[in-house]
Amino acid sequence: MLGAFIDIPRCGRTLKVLDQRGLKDWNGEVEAYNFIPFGRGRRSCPGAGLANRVMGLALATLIQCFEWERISEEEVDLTEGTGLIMPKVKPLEAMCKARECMLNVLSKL
Ligand code: HEM
Repeated sequence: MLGAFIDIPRCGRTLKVLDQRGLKDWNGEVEAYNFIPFGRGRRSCPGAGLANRVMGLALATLIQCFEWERISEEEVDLTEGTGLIMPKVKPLEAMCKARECMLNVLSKL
């Protein structure tokens, strides 16, 4: 495979691969990711397993150990910007406060 990219039409996502014979739909079995965050093939990221576990733990910690609030009454603007990593047009600003019952856990991290 020479390269791969995701074609994202308005609805649905299709993984395309570019090989010596041209561009075609990906028919492989590795469909775990829609956005190939860790690359593919022999030089793909060897830290993917670790990164996936750490990201899950980090997200779970943020949700379980903190109270989150908007900075104003205004709804959070979820408009997507352009770019490879789906940035928000307006970066998120939020307030968080450690949950008292989790201080013991947090102090041990
Ligand atoms: C969210 C976290 C991470 C992302 C999104 C990520 C993504 C990537 C990508 C896209 C590549 C290039 C793959 C390619 O060239 O096709 C790469 C390479 C690599 N990553 Fe990661 N990575 C992450 C975390 C980690 C971690 C935690 C480690 C090590 C503990 C690591 C070690 C490496 C190494 C050594 C390479 C070079 C592999 C090579 O060139 O053979 N990465 N990573």
